[in-house]
Amino acid sequence: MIRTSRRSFSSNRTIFLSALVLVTLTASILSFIDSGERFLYNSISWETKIRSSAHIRRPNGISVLVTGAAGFIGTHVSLALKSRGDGVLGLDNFDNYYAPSLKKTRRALLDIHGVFIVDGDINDRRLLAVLFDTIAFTHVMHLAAQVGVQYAVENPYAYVHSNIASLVTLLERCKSADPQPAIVWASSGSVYGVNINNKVPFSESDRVDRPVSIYASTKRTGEEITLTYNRVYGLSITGLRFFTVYGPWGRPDMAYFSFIRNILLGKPITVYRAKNHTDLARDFIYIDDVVKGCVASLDTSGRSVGSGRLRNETAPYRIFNLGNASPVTVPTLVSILEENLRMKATTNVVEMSENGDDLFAQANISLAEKELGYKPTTDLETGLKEFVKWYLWYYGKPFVQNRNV
Ligand SMILES: O=C(O)[C@H]1O[C@H](OP(=O)(O)OP(=O)(O)OC[C@H]2O[C@@H](n3ccc(=O)[nH]c3=O)[C@H](O)[C@@H]2O)[C@H](O)[C@@H](O)[C@@H]1O
Repeated sequence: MIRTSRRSFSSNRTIFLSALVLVTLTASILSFIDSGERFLYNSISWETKIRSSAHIRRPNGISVLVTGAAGFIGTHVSLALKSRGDGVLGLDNFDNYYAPSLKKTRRALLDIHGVFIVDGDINDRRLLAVLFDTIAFTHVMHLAAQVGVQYAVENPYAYVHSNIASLVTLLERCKSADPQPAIVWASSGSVYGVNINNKVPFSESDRVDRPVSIYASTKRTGEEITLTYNRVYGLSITGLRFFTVYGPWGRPDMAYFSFIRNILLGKPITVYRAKNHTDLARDFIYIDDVVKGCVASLDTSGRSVGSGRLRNETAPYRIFNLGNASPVTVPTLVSILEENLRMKATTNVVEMSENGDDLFAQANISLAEKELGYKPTTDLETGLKEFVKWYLWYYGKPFVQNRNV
């Protein structure tokens, strides 16, 4: 009897343990399927990686969470911070708006320099909680966004998800973090929209209530949302209105990038023109100049001060234009590319439809000069030369026709 009951106890125990193992395994597999790399969260090796990446290696250094770190500007800013000894942790969802392979190569580049990118979405609140519980970030450089003015016509929902919902999720986490980080984030020069102020260049104090694209309106909304978090929760906020940023490791969806690809392939390019036959112009700004503006924004951000009734400080709320203050027309951009490639473009000039694109942009950068010491030094000829060199190195001219960019 005794033997039997022992045997039945031990077999019950075996069944219980097997069930437990099965449940645990199923949960792990489900969480793996649900969130890709995220099954590793909280593993010792994952935690070691994020701690090492965010580790500050210079006196008075800062520890920065860079969202969109596998993006164009995110990659360059992360490298700049890391090389001066700051702690940097990247976060990116590697979406497929443009070739994820380019983002993965940028990730490999950052990896070599000791910057780890967590593969995850900012809307994943559990993930943000783990990151902020593990690292006491002093700053957040929020560059993750759904970009592209034209794509907003096709898929406006992506802009609401990435530029509004994600922003709120991130600010909520920053609000309750201890310490509260200071936030520097990517707004856009496109918020100026229709030139209702009837003046150029565009200044931060100009009216910005006539956006002409969903992209621009989500960025403008971001400025309102961050202002609310600044006033109510004491977060230090700096919004950067980037103009048309270009350079090595750039974005394949942008005009200069798609133009070079088509010129090399012998395919025609489309050059938009306004209805009154004037050329469109942009305030093209080279990536190295923009990076200096980003880093200076972090260095001068001041502190977040919290929302307690007793607080006697107010947190800074700043907005800066980061452009070049010297607009160039799209046909001039094309001729600089032609000179660099020693090839002629086949150009289709198309009258622009009412598709929500701005006709002209020029940044007034005097505020950034004064407050950030921002001083762009690269003109479009010099910057495009660097870009063309990089492009030919990365894609290789002879093989370009076979590469999916
Ligand atoms: O200001 C900004 O915030 C935005 O700057 C750029 O937008 P955009 O200046 O329109 O840059 P491109 O898409 O590279 O276009 C540059 C110019 O070339 C023109 N273009 C574009 C594409 C094309 O095939 N042909 C053409 O003439 C556009 O109308 C525009 O005048 C980026 O693409 C946006 O993501 C960014 O945030």
